[in-house]
Amino acid sequence: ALFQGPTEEVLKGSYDVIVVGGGAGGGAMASRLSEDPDIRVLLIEAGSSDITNLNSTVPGLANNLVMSAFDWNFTTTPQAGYNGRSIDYPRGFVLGGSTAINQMLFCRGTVDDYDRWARVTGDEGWSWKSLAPFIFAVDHMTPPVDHHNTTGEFNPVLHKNGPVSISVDSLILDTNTRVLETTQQLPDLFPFNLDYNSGTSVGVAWKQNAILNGHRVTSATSYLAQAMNRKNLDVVVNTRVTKVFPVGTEDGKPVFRGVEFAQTADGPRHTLKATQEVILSAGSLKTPHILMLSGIGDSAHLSSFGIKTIVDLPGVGQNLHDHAFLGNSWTVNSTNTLDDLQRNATAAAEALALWKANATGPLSVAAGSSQFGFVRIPNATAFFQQFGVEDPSAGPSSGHIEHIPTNSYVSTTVPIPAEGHFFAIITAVISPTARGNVTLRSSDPFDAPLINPALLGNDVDLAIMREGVKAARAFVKAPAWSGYIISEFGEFGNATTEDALNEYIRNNSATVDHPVGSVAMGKDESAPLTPDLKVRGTVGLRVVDASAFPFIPSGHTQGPTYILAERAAHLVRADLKK
Ligand SMILES: Cc1cc2nc3c(=O)[nH]c(=O)nc-3n(C[C@H](O)[C@H](O)[C@H](O)COP(=O)(O)OP(=O)(O)OC[C@H]3O[C@@H](n4cnc5c(N)ncnc54)[C@H](O)[C@@H]3O)c2cc1C
Repeated sequence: ALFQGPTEEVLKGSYDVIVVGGGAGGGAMASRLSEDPDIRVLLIEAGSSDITNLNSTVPGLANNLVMSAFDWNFTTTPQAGYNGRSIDYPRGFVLGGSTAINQMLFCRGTVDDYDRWARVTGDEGWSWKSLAPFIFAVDHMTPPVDHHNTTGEFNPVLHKNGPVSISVDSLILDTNTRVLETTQQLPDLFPFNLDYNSGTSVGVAWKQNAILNGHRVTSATSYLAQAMNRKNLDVVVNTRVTKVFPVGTEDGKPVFRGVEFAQTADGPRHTLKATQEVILSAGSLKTPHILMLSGIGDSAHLSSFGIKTIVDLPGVGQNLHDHAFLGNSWTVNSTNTLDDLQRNATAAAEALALWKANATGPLSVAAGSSQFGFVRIPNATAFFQQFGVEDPSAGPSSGHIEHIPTNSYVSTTVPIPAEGHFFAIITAVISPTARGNVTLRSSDPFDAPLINPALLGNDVDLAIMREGVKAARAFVKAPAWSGYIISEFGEFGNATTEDALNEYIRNNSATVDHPVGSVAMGKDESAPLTPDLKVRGTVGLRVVDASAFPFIPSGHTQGPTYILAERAAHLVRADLKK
């Protein structure tokens, strides 16, 4: 059942597993674990259960969710790679977590991404081949809302019967044809890829989005919706876990089956004990935060905040990394762009009316792009040797750079001009090498942690972004764009020397919102998690969310989080049977 707060019924309940956080990882875990009627599951979510609000339901209104009541409203520390700018760092604060505020793009990651996880964990179970049943358990393909013939837009064999409905876009963007022509005109750098979810993502492909009939799909509307009526699942919202605590010891290790939670900073603190496991799925920023507040982390750091160390685990909060994002805009010789949706109230109202009538039109798709692609830097080995590092991509099936061609102006730093029409290519560093961290700001669980994702935190990552911008410039040099593209807009147009390009990048980059890795699994004792996602040095405590990734996948991160949770549920269920 769903509870709006920690009622008597919840507090008197008996639960085998308590899952903390109802986002991608937690929603999938609670759903898969409760498939077994013998496992009683409690899911505790800090945000609300308002999963049908308009901004979260209409794909094209996603931007309204950032810095809203559905966002934790975090900001980063000043980013050296961004000339000292701090940036907004959105995270979903609602059932569904960040899947309820994200841009819905559905990527699985590649063969090389998962094979690298298998190598660093020493667990073959994380390889692409071994994960296949879990990879295929997540999504199923549905028709786009315009019901056009989708032959040639994805490979149907690769999509089975998972709970997350996905679809390719309705055909509303006239730039789609030019993007496809570019793949024929410049096939070496930008080959067409029928289905980037095949395990090889390099090339330009039609996007697959977590969208069903023009409505956003989240972990709450997919995984949790199918589980909500089960008698063995309780979900409590508006309730924040403040720490986990030991209830005893086993083999000399603390047994972390206790969970403390509260609704407000000065409201009552309640506790519950799971009979079997506590699973932290609070995401890459809050999971390490909860661990540190609970005395699990670097002892010197914890003691400087007066927190008693229970498990000295210096890796907690380290290894935070993310994909840097940059919108590069050109003026175009067309008025048929989505720019007016952003700046003209009448155009926005018409689009919303169309969506309300039958969930079609420009708001039925996410962010003005139906295709995207991954690019490898040519001669990568030699390129990275210049910086004294190995090729940081996971392997040949993964890119270094992501491109998202967009039929409108894109910038996170300069507002859209009142006049003019635009085309943009978002460039992203998909194989970052810099690593940051999440640390305590105070010992108050209602205070945000300090968040340093180290975006463009070294010369290698800056160089990858430079190559991304150069490749974007090469993209629009294809004959397909002649007569359409007019000129590079704003500071982009002045970035003609390497120095100017660096400054343009540092002044205007942001995040693709993919923080991962802050409580990573690994075979080395220094990794905070074991390969089966248990917090080292503890009993009864696991992490199942994007913080467990040892390396960021070379694509967007909700799919990999669902995949991780699918295998995690399998591991937990196997352990509970023992
Ligand atoms: C703006 C934005 C755009 C994005 N775009 C895409 C995209 O297009 N495609 C894609 O694949 N990925 C995208 N992502 C990333 C993707 O959504 C995340 O990688 C994914 O949701 C991570 O899952 P998670 O379970 O680790 O964390 P989350 O989904 O963030 O879930 C964590 C949950 O834990 C809850 N929680 C936190 N602390 C506590 C506490 N103390 N007590 C109780 N509950 C707590 C949170 O409220 C939240 O519900 C985007 C993310 C954002 C924010």
